[in-house]
Amino acid sequence: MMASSTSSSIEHTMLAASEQLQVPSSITKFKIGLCQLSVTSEKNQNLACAHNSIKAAVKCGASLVVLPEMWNCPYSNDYFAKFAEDFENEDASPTFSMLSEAACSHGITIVGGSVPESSDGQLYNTSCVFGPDGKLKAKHRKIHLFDIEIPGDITFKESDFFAAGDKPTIVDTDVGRIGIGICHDIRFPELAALYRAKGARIICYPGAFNISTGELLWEVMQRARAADNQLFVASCSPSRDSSGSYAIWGHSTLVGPSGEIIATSGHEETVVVAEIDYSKIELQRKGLPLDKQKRADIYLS
Ligand SMILES: O=C(O)CCC(=O)C(=O)O
Repeated sequence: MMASSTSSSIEHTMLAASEQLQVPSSITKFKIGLCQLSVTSEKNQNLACAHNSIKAAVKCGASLVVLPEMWNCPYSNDYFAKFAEDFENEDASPTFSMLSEAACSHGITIVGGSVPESSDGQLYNTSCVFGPDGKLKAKHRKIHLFDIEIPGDITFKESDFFAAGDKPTIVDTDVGRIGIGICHDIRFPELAALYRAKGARIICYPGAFNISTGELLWEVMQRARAADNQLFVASCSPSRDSSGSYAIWGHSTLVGPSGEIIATSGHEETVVVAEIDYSKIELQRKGLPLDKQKRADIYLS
């Protein structure tokens, strides 16, 4: 299984050079807002809180806003099915309507974190991306579900509730080409390499790492994905709720193309706003041309 997914991502990576030349890069600098939201068991309250937080990010100048993984619903099996919405039926989806309306009224791009989606009798952990006209631009279903069993530490089986997505998601937006991954998707460097090969300048990872693996790895993996691929990585998490069954790490972060942390947070509810300057990508890639230095002949054949 692993071998075949690795070899297909290598094929994609080999396409890189020609595809990157076609990437439009009209915008060079803008602000991103990461809304680290407090999530409750009241969906309407979560929607209102997200909307307020988007407004706060816009007030600070953000033209791209990212929400957390599972922001309209507690991260618990008791809620996923009850809170799930069918995005094909937009009018019956309050989450879809709020995000679309917020994107349109503020004229921004929104990477709408993730929420439970119901479709054809299955549940997915899904992120929707909206453009400044309020239209849905892309939908990413979490590809790598978080199944973990470390005795005495953490046991969680996301595949008991959700079906996995089967496609990478790269979307052209007003603020450039974005690759989307959800939380555990960040552990798979092949996905990030594929996004770079296809010309992404930012990878957005809505996530809800737990305190157990989060403290050890959340920052490390964001910095690694950014440095390996010489692009921006933006993550957004819910804030920690000490009374909830799943203790969330938080720490929504923006990392730049040399692996540097540009902005980050603690675990409390907050909005992180920071500048993305795409010229840093060109500078880094020119000074350290990893794509040219890569010895594909040795390890990719
Ligand atoms: O990969 C990890 O350690 C955490 C992933 C996770 O929390 C998730 O995918 O929801």
